[in-house]
Amino acid sequence: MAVSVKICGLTEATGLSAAVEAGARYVGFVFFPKSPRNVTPETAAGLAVQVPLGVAKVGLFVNPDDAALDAVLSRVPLDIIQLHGSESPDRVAEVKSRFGLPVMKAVGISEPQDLDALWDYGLVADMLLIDAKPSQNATLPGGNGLAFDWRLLAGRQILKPWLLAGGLTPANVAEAIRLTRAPGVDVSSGVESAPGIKDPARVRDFIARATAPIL
Ligand SMILES: O=C(O)c1ccccc1N[C@@H]1O[C@H](COP(=O)(O)O)[C@@H](O)[C@H]1O
Repeated sequence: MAVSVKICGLTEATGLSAAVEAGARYVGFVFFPKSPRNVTPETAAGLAVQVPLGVAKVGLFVNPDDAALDAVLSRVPLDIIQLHGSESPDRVAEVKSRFGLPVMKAVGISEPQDLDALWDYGLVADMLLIDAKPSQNATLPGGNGLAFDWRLLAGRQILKPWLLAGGLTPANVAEAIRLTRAPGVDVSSGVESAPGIKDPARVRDFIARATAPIL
């Protein structure tokens, strides 16, 4: 099956249309004020109306409370909630039940024991996003252009549909897919010309390489 691609951290129409036209299956909007990719609900709502049916609109949140989720979901017709903080499995289940949307939980990996969390979150989340664990002094829990050792995932059974993330670029995405057999990939900084601004040519190149047949 073709690899699904998520282009995350879209802030403006040019990047969004490049992602959609090149075949992205998911587009991501970041609701996290510390991120250079943060968008207001109003901006996201304006972009969301440009997303065709068949492309899922993902809202990325970091440890949101219910009020923060309400504030966005009352304005933006999201299809999936991405939780990218230290939300517990119980909180993932609570968000899913309270808001009635599928939840994609990000799990950070840097060493073999981090893989245990994939089981715990796999029991409650609809999808998993397997990302690099940020360094201790990182200001963002993701979107840092940091990769992990993809060989940790080789041959691993994952309970739920999942995307590989962390430090992916047009140059390395095919190798990452080859090593991990990821059914989908997610990228943010690796297709930007500046933080928060997607480079349409890099977006197209990334999607073409991610979806090319594996040799
Ligand atoms: O992109 C961000 O600014 C961001 C902020 C806070 C949490 C997660 C964030 N991005 C997610 O991280 C992955 C990996 O990013 P990158 O490709 O290494 O730059 C990205 O796909 C987003 O889902």
